[in-house]
Amino acid sequence: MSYAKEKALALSAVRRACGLTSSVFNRLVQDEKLVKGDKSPVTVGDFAAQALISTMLHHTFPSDPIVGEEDAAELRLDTAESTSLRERIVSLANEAISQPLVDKESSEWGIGPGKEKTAEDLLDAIDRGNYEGGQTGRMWCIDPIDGTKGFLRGEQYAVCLALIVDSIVQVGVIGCPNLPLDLSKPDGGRGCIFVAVRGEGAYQIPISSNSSTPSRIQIPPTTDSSTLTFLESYESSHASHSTSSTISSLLGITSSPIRMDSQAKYGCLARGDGNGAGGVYMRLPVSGLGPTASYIEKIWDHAPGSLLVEEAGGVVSDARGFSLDFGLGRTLGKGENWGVVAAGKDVHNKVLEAVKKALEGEGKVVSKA
Ligand SMILES: Nc1ncnc2c1ncn2[C@@H]1O[C@H](COP(=O)(O)O)[C@@H](O)[C@H]1OP(=O)(O)O
Ligand SMILES: [Mg+2]
Ligand SMILES: [Mg+2]
Ligand SMILES: [Mg+2]
Repeated sequence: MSYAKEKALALSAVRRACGLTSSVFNRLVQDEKLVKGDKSPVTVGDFAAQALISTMLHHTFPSDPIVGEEDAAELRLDTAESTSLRERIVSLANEAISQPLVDKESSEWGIGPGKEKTAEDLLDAIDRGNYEGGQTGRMWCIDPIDGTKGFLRGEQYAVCLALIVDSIVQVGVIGCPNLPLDLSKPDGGRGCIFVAVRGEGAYQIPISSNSSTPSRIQIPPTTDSSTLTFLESYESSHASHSTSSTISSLLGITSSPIRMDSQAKYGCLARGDGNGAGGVYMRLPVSGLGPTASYIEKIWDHAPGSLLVEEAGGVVSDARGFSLDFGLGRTLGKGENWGVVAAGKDVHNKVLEAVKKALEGEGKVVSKA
């Protein structure tokens, strides 16, 4: 089935949300307007971006449930702090909603001049992200700012949106406002949107140009795992850098890993970044594995990225080789998911063998049932 309308709407929502988060950064972080004890700008950006995306989704597909990272409980409190936070969020979301329509956008999506919403409408939009998820039916998945730490550092973060149907990701869009269009030219143009629809390939579009033709992206076909470059979290508290380093050595890799925040890493893998030979996405828990893992992965952190990589010729699995299951609820499961390993289809098995060896070396037994 075609998801043309879903794709167009998702692209517009993510592009508008990227404009919103960039403006939050410029006004609140770069200008150093933060005062001690102020609510972090990322909170303002998270809530406002989820309000915007959820408003557009609900207007266009009113019966689709939404799994969103944020909820508005904190914004509904009757305190001076909540009131001020709420007012900033309402103003930011309405600014983004009421921007004039550009090419390919439709007034039927509830956006454009004069379409501002009330505070109550916007809080309800945020709370519509409370769906519990599950195996059947359609659902949207929003991570309004993925990689909050990168956002605050002025480095990589991503606005992420996916449509899941019967546990399978069908549409994925990732907006990366700070990502160079070409990673080997860090001083060149910045700001990429990645988009994939199942069966239709993976594409990159410059964020700055709504009308430019999307470029098809693909993982370079290689079977030589020693030429790959690791793509892993910037934060050593989010994913084990030491296990990654062991795996990298086992594969004979000599290049340094690329460390960056957010699902921008999936975009880099999909477009073949890393010394021309492509990359490997590695995300293994800092401690424990499976049922004893230190962190349970959320579906909004992997849904669009996994589809993007698959559509670019890659395979995404956990450390055992199992596919990620997006039908277990809001998370990938406690015990069901053993980290994430993604690579081109010609090297993924070889990478998994090294993962298994490294984890066994750490006393963690990994076998595919
Ligand atoms: N302790 C943790 N372990 C793993 N991931 C985490 C942890 N805490 C937050 N995250 C999430 O990890 C993701 C960032 O990915 P990466 O580590 O690859 O940059 C984000 O979704 C972030 O949430 P958030 O969306 O709130 O930023
Ligand atoms: Mg996230
Ligand atoms: Mg987030
Ligand atoms: Mg968060």
